[in-house]
Amino acid sequence: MSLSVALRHRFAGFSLDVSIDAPPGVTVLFGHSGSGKSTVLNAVAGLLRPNAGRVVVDGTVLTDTARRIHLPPHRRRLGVIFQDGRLFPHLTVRQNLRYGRWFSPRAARRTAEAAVVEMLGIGSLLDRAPATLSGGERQRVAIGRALLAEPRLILADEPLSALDDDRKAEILPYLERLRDDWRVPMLYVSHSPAEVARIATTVVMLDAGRITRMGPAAEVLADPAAAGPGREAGAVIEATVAAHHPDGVTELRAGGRPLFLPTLAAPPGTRLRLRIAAADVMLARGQPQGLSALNILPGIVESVTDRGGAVLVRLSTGAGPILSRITRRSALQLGIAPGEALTAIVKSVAHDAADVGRAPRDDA
Ligand SMILES: Nc1ncnc2c1ncn2[C@@H]1O[C@H](COP(=O)(O)OP(=O)(O)OP(=O)(O)O)[C@@H](O)[C@H]1O
Repeated sequence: MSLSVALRHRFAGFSLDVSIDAPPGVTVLFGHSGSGKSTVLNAVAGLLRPNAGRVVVDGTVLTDTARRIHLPPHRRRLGVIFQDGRLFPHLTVRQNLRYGRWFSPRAARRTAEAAVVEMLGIGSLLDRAPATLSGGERQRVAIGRALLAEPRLILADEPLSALDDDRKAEILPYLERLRDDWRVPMLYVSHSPAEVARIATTVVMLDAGRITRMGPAAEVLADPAAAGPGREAGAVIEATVAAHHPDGVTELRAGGRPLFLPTLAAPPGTRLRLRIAAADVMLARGQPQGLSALNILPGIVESVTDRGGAVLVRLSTGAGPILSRITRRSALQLGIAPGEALTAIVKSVAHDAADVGRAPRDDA
């Protein structure tokens, strides 16, 4: 396990008791406001000394209350990306990038600044002051600064929440590259299901200081019991780009089934992770005819779960599990029950660019 966090801590009116063992990749802490996400992050950062606990990153013990070990924050070799970038205003972009290095041991300095600058496309910004940068540019510099600190682990505290949707879509690929190409482990706080679907290797759901569900992203996101009552539930499936058609459609394959999307920039063979929002999936008996929707997946109903006035149906399909959110009335009219064969009609695979991402590497 690359990240192991066991913590017990009590504030007046709040107690935290969590134990997380996560494989390499991005571990997302997901939960409502006040569920304890920042408290976990602060304890891992060394900013909070827990009542009891142990934090181990890649075999290095950062905190172990039983052995009275508590490394100070600057000796933990963590990279930090905050919501608002938090660049030093009086330093240029270049100086901000180099700042992280001051805390990394000389022997660990393998990451070439030029490669980071190139990856993030910030070469033309190096002499600028942070105040002159856009929000997206600031976050790219913050990612570079974190990466150049040669961190054992990057802590990302809602790094996209201050950005609009277009900027989010711009930054997400860089976070994927940290995960897949640079292979830096990350502990990532979010309360956006779409972001979790895109970036998480492991999802840890927190509620009132306790873990309610933890596991590989695809499993947790397709679990109706873990989905909130809102309209944001959605499963993720993995697909491979098969072909680009001249009529502006990209064909994907997911578990042998074709899926069609508006043209994507990714070359054939690219493995993608797609989020399919439950609210975008209709259900039908038999093979529907004369539909404008291009994406039709036959499946078997696995479960039917009541969720805040609507029903979440989990369907097992060749492409993986899919969630469909329908009204209770439609569920009754269709007489949906586990074991039945139904067809999922995916109205739209990707509403916005943020719903299509790179698939994490298998060995991540
Ligand atoms: N230093 C503190 N002293 C007392 N209570 C605290 C302290 N820090 C956090 N808490 C309480 O602990 C609980 C968990 O807070 P935490 O900030 O970890 O939640 P969160 O999930 O990060 O929320 P958000 O999404 O709003 O940032 C809250 O009830 C908060 O008021």
